Amino acid sequence: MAARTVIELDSVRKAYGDGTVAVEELSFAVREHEVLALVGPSGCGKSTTLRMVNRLVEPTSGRILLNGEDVTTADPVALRRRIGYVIQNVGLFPHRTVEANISTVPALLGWDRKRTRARVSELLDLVGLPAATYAKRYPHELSGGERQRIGVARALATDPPVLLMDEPFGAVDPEFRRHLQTEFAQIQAETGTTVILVTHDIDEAARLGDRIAVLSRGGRLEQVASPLAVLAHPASDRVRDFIGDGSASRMLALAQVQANDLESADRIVQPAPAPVRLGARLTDAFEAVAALPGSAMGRVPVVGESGSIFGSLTADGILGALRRAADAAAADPGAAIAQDAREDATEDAVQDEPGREPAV
Ligand SMILES: Nc1ncnc2c1ncn2[C@@H]1O[C@H](COP(=O)(O)OP(=O)(O)OP(=O)(O)O)[C@@H](O)[C@H]1O
Repeated sequence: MAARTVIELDSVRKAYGDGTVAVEELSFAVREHEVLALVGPSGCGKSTTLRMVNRLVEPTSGRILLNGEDVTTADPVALRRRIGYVIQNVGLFPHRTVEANISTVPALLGWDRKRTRARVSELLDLVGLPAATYAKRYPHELSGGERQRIGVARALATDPPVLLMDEPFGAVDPEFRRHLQTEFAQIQAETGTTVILVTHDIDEAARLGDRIAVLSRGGRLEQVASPLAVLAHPASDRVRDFIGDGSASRMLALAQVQANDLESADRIVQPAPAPVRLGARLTDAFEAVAALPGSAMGRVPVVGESGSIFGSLTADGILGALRRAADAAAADPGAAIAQDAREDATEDAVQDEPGREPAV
C-alpha cells in the first residue's frame, strides 16, 4: 500500500512584492514518515517553499495541503503549533534557559510542570545533552552544535507530526555536522516524524533524504526521486550541474552488497583476507577490495551476520552491484510523486514558531 500523503503542494507560485518569482508552478507530495530533502542552488526558492508550508510566507497562488487540509485557510498560529520548524541559527530565546526554551510550546498548551519536566529530560537525552548538565544553561553557555541540538529538541517538544528544517546543520563545522546528521537520522527513525529538509548540500540530501526534490532557479521542480535515482539518472542537465562530480562515490555509499552480487566462495585464495559483511555499503566493500594484497587475486570473502561465508566479491561484482542498485532505483515506482490517499488530520500536537516570542 502506498504511504499516506502528509504534505502536498499543488501548482504553488510565489511572486514577492518586487516582482521576483521565487517559486513557479511547484507541485510535490511528502509522504508520512519520510524525509524529503529539498535541494538546489542558492536562490532557487527552497526557503520560500518551506516557509509557505507553515505560512511564514503566503503563496501567490496554488494550494498547500497538510493532511488534506488547505493550510492557506488555516489559522497560521494554530498551524505553526502543529509544525516543528528548525532554522540555521536556531532562534533560541537568549534570556531563557535550555529547559524554558524547550518548554515554550508545552507551556502554551498548559502542560503541568511534571509532564513538561519529564518531556524536557527525555528530549535532552534524545539529543545527547543530559538534563543534569544542560537544563539550566542559557543559550550563550552552549556551543553552536549544542544550540543546534536544543533547536531540534525544542521543535520536537510536543511531538509534531511534521518538521520543517532549513539548513539545520549549516552553521557547524563539517566533522560535527556529520555527527549531527547521524544523530538526526536516528532521532527521525525513532520518532517517525515527516520531515522536509532544506539543504544546498547534495551529500547531506543523499545521506538523510528518503527522496530528494531538486529545484532550479525560479522554484521549478526538476526531479523528485530516491537519492540513488537522482544520482544515477539525473532528469535534466540542471540536476546534473547541481550534483556536480562524485556521483559514483556517493552511490557507492548508498548501495549495499547483496547476495546476488557474489561469486562462489571456492575461488577465495587462502589464507582468506578479512571479510566484508553482507549488507555492507559498497564503499566499504570497495575499500576492502582495493586494500587486498596481490596474492588475494582481487577477491574478498563475504560473510553473513553469523560469520558464515556466503561467497566472494570482486571489483567487477561491486560495479555490477552499483548498476543493479541504479537500475532498481530508476525502476522504483515509489520514486514517482505520490498523489494518493489523503486522510484527515488527527494529530493534536502543536508547535510554535521558534524565534518569536509566543503570544500569551
Ligand atoms: N522577501 C523577499 N522579497 C523579494 N525577494 C525575495 C524575498 N525573499 C526571497 N526573495 C528572492 O526569492 C528567491 C528565492 O529565495 P529563497 O530564499 O527562497 O532561496 P533559497 O533557495 O532558499 O536560497 P539559499 O540557498 O541561498 O538560502 C531569491 O531570488 C530571493 O532573492
